[in-house]
Amino acid sequence: MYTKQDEQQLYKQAKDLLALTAVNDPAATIDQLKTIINFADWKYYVQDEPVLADIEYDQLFKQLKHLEGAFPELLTEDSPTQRIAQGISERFPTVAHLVPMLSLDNTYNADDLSDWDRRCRELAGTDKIEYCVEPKYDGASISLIYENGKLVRGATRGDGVMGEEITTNIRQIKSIPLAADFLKDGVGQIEIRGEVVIHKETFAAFNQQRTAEGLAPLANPRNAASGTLRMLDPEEVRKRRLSAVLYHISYYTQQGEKPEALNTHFGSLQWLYSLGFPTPVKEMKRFGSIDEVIEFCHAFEERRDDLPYEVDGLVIKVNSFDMQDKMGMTTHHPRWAVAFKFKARQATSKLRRVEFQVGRTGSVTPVAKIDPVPIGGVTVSSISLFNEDVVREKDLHIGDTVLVERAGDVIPYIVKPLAELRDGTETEIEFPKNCPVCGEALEKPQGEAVWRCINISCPAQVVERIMHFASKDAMDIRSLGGANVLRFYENKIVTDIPGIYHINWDEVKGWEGFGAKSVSNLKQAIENSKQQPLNRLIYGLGIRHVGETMAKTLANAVGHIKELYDWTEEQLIALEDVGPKVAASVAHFFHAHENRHMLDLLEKEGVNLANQLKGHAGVEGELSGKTFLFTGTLSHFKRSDAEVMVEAKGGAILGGVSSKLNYLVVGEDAGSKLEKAKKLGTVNILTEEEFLALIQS
Ligand SMILES: NC(=O)c1ccc[n+]([C@@H]2O[C@H](COP(=O)([O-])OP(=O)(O)OC[C@H]3O[C@@H](n4cnc5c(N)ncnc54)[C@H](O)[C@@H]3O)[C@@H](O)[C@H]2O)c1
Ligand SMILES: [Zn+2]
Repeated sequence: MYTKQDEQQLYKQAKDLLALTAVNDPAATIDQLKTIINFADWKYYVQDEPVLADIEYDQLFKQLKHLEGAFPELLTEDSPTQRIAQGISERFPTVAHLVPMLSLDNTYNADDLSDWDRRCRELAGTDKIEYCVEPKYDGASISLIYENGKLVRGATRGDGVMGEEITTNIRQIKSIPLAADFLKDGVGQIEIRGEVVIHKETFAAFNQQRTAEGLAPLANPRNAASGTLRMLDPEEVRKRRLSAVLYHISYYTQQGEKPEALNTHFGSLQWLYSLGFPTPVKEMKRFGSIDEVIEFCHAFEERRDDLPYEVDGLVIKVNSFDMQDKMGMTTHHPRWAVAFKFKARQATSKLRRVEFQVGRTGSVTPVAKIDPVPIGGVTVSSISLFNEDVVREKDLHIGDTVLVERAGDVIPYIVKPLAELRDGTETEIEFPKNCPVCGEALEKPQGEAVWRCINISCPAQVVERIMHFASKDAMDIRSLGGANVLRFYENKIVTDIPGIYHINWDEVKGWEGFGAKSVSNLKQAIENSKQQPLNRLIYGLGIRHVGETMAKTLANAVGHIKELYDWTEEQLIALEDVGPKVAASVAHFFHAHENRHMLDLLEKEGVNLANQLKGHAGVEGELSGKTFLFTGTLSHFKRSDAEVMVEAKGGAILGGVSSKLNYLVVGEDAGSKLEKAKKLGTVNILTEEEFLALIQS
């Protein structure tokens, strides 16, 4: 579509236009604006890779609208102001929407809203307008068609007239009913509009995983939702756990009497809700005047972070459908609705320097230090740049003015440098060839994006590893936090993990903050940690790719940690959720001589290395001798809690399906484990309810 040179050229033109103060040749400027907006739309909607900040895009769009208004003879039908978007890739078949999907007109403040209200009253020919206000969900829009009560088609917005047919992917979204009883109200065919969103938590977890794999995180939940909807593998779509909110009926056929609810926007969303659809019935509010709407908008903006998903504003709609019809639409947006946009969570600041942090696995992460800037209620001064590829791709320089975004609770992110503001004093970001802490030459394994210090005794890594071992979710040694670990390390009191268990307390005596009381608390916390369950110890060892859940899986698979010395990668892969990457990393860890030596030392110090809930050491109870395994998504309880319940009654958890397994408890979307258990024919398969009945009997 565009060559690399084209892209650079267009990007430069966009910058020039943004800086433009006077228009000498309107026809030429309009042409340029059209070309650039088409390009930005393509990057944004098709590639999911915005090249401009939203504020910049909006500014260019306004500029074009303004020029076309001043020179109506230059307005052409193919202008981006005359249609909605450019959003069709070649990945999916193209389908026509029953009714075009329009965009929304935007307002940014109370004055804009009052103006809009005045126009509404003129168009409607009355002063009595009821408004309905609901969140403006920041995701990707979709259109669904149901026929005779069944979901028959799902599509993206595309260019508004034509969308991409993505029914299979839509079916992976749990909150969208595959069938609904429209026929009871005589509705045969219906087209419903809505937004697919990704919850902030899911988004954060997803990005965490990406960065752990050395990939750059996605910029915001909106890009993530839109990108996910258009993935070719529905299984991957399912895993990303998208949600949907539906907020508009665009078309329906009706036999018999129309339900009363279908006379207003508010009523129609309640009607959809009663049929099983996720509509914003809880958030939606009705008001009789624009002043009340404005007050609500301001109050809502204050609370925007309390919602589990991103909203970038509110949408105000005229409630009566008759009135909506009377008011009509432009080619771009309906006249009976308007968006009230919240303040952007973007800011600009100066990139002062880049620091390189060495993590516990030796990964060297560049961290941008910027002039402190407030964004959405917090002051941002430090931003991870993830890896060298990210820095090079973004073409960041020291001294650059950078555009920073912080979407909701999500970690701050550098969107891009504002290259047009460079004055020539900017300098390249130099990546160190050697570890900034121990001086060892850094290495970058093939296929990886991250440079690593592979010196196993690199002080930075040792300190990070000790901190991780003592941390709350690992061995939970209170008051052995970062500052104390560093102090102990620098004074050679604790130089490795086992060292925690033979601190020379005489040397610590008299240190500031180490009074008798503190020392006795710390001693007790260290002593207590020796009895932590095996999964915490495994997590605390800081094995690459082994998070808390994986540590539980590993702990449950063995009676003693040293059993893992003999496990092959194939055996590990047979465990739930263990993939080749994790298996290789775990096998590698337990084969390494120095790690085995460390475990010997810990054992000598009296640290628990056994799975006490397993085998002969287990508790006696009604479930003694019985084995359990959980699979699929559980909705009634957390897997870890259920496992504890089983173990408390003397039962044991197995790592995989085998002839030794007595009970398989299945949640939603159980996969290969369930298949295997069915094939074996010896396993009792329980639903969550059946399991609860069994355990509570
Ligand atoms: N950075 C870039 O290069 C670039 C490029 C193109 C567009 N953009 C951004 O996208 C904006 C335009 O995008 P848009 O056309 O999707 O418009 P929009 O985001 O301004 O608003 C319209 C959309 O809001 C959504 N929406 C969410 N909740 C809704 C509700 N309750 N009722 C109705 N609609 C609801 C719908 O999907 C609708 O299509 C621009 O203003 C710009 O900020 C940026
Ligand atoms: Zn090092």
